[in-house]
Amino acid sequence: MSAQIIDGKAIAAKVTDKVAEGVKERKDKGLRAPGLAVILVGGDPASQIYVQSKRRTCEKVGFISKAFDLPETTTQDELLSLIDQLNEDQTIDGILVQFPLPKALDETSVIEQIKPSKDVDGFHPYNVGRLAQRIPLLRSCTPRGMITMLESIDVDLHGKHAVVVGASNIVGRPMTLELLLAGCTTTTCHRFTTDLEHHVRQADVLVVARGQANFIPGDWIKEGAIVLDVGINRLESGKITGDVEFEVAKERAAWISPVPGGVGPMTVATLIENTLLACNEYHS
Ligand SMILES: NC(=O)C1=CN([C@@H]2O[C@H](COP(=O)(O)OP(=O)(O)OC[C@H]3O[C@@H](n4cnc5c(N)ncnc54)[C@H](OP(=O)(O)O)[C@@H]3O)[C@@H](O)[C@H]2O)C=CC1
Ligand SMILES: Nc1nc(=O)c2c([nH]1)NC[C@@H]1CN(c3ccc(C(=O)N[C@@H](CCC(=O)O)C(=O)O)cc3)C=[N+]21
Repeated sequence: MSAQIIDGKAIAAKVTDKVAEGVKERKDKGLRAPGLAVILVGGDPASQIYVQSKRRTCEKVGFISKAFDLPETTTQDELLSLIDQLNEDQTIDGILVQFPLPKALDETSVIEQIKPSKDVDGFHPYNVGRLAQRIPLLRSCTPRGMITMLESIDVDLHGKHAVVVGASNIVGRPMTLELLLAGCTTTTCHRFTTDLEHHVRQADVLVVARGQANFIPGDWIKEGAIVLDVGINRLESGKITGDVEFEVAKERAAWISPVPGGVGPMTVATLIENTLLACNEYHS
C-alpha cells in the first residue's frame, strides 16, 4: 500500500493562519505587532532564498520584519554589537542569524550572544537545555515543526521506537530530545554509528537529517513506519530532493513527508510561531 503524504506545506499554512489571527488579536487590543530581525551575512545564494521566504512570511502574518544584510567582511565584533543592539530593542521579539556564517565568524558565540527570550531559532544552549530538562520554552524550529507534523496525523507516540539519523545541534540532537519528551524510545545515529541499516529497520518513526540524496534506501523502511525527511539536496538538474529514496520508501511507510513541501515549510512556520510566542509571553 502506498503511504499517506504528510503535507508540510498545508500544515504550515494552518500554523501561519493561526499566527496571523494572534497578530490581529494584539492589534485589536492596541498592542504593537511582533518584530523579527533577520540577519544575513554575505551573499550565499541558498541563504538568500531562505531569508527571503522568512521575510515574506513575516509580512504575510502582519509582523514587522527588519532586514540586516551585512557584507561578507563583517567582523565578529560588528555582528555581536548588532545583536546587543537588537537584544535591547523593545520592538524586536526575535533575532535570527542565518547560518552558515562566513568562515571567519564563530557561530557558537553568535548564538550565545542572543538573549534567550529572543532566540526564536531555539539554538541557544539555555533553550536547548530547557528542552533537555522537559521544561521547553523556545524550541528549535525544524524539530518542533516535525512534532507539529506528527500531531497533525494523530499518532500516539508513546513507546514508539524513534530513530533519528543525524545529530547536529540544529536538527538531529534537538529532534531526539523532542521525541523523548513525546514518549518515544529513541536512537540517534551519526557518523560513528555502525550498522545504520539495522537501526533504520527498527524505526517506527524515522527522521533523516543527513544531507545526502538517497542516503536511506527505500527498502530499509519498516512496514507501516512514519518517515520525516529533513534533507535538502539540490540535484544537478536544479531539482531539490530529500535524504530518503522516496519512491520506494512510500510503498512501505504508512506516512511520509516529501521534499519539497514537507519539513522545510514547517521550519519557517515554527519560526513565525516562536516569534509570536516570544512577543506575547516575554516582551509584552
Ligand atoms: N528542511 C529544513 O527545514 C532543514 C533542512 N536541513 C537539511 O537537513 C540536512 C541536515 O542538516 P544539518 O543537521 O544542519 O547537517 P549537518 O551536516 O550539520 O549534520 C549532518 C549529520 O549527519 C551525520 N552523519 C554523517 N555521516 C553519517 C553516516 N554515515 N551515518 C549517519 N549519520 C551521519 C553527522 O554526524 P556527526 O554529528 O557525527 O558529524 C551529522 O550529525 C541538510 O540537507 C540540510 O540542508 C537543515 C535544516 C533545516
Ligand atoms: N539560523 C538559521 N535558521 C534556520 O532555520 C536555518 C538556517 N539558519 N540555515 C539553513 C537551514 C535550512 N533551513 C530551511 C528552511 C526552509 C526550507 C524550505 O522551506 N524548503 C522548501 C523548498 C525550498 C527550495 O525550493 O529550495 C521545501 O522543502 O519545500 C528549507 C531549509 C533553515 N535553516
